[in-house]
Amino acid sequence: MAPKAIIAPSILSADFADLGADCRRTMEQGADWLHVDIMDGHFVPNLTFGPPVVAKIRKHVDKPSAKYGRGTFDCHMMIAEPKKWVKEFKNVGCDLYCFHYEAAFSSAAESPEGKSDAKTNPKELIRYIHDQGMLAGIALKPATGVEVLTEILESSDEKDRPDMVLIMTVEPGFGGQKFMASELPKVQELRKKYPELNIEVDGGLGPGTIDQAADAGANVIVAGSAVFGAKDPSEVIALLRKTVDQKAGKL
Ligand SMILES: O=C(CO)[C@H](O)[C@H](O)COP(=O)(O)O
Ligand SMILES: [Fe+2]
Repeated sequence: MAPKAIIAPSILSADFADLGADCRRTMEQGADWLHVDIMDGHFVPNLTFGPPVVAKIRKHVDKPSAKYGRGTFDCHMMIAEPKKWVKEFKNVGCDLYCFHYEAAFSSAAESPEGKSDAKTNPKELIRYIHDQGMLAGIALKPATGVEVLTEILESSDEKDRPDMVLIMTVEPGFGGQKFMASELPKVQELRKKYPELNIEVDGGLGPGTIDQAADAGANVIVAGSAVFGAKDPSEVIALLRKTVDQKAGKL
């Protein structure tokens, strides 16, 4: 059976001039995690913010007291050199470091320990993230099929296995885009093969699209514009949670 619903508002749609207050408020409104979108202007054609901002907002949200607990900072790293930033993000309070498979395979990142292989191995990167004491997530853009993850997800050593897979339901880079239902078969396939896996969906999620995502088996729901733009964000968060838990037979 799928793990319980985790609702992670994306602070991409928060008021960046009042970020601390917006993060506090969304937690009070019932969020489980904060989804923190990091964009570098290379991997995606947009820029957000880096470690100093994460350090500041961390002070507004209590650290989770358990694995996957409330207050988890779910950092979605839309960056070309994911290995390079692991330690920095750990130091500012990131709990879950979710990198893109496509970046891990194309980057010639230089790690603090020295130059990595020209092509960083996603499995090694997962182990490295775990060694720093964070949960590891791996994200797929719409063009990437889930079959690339089979070896990683079935690795015999749990240090090499991700704690979460993120299936993008928009092209990464911007909030407020239209949900791509074409990505849901990936979620279905993963849920069928890995009943316990945390499967996150990100992009265009809200009251109008949650049924499809929950039916497919997603349990970690990112929603930016649908939560921060709502008249009553608590109501939207509660609806997203109820839909996921109901479809998974948990209510
Ligand atoms: O990663 C992202 C964009 O690349 C965001 O997390 C995502 O788009 C959330 O925004 P919305 O819910 O408004 O689509
Ligand atoms: Fe995101």
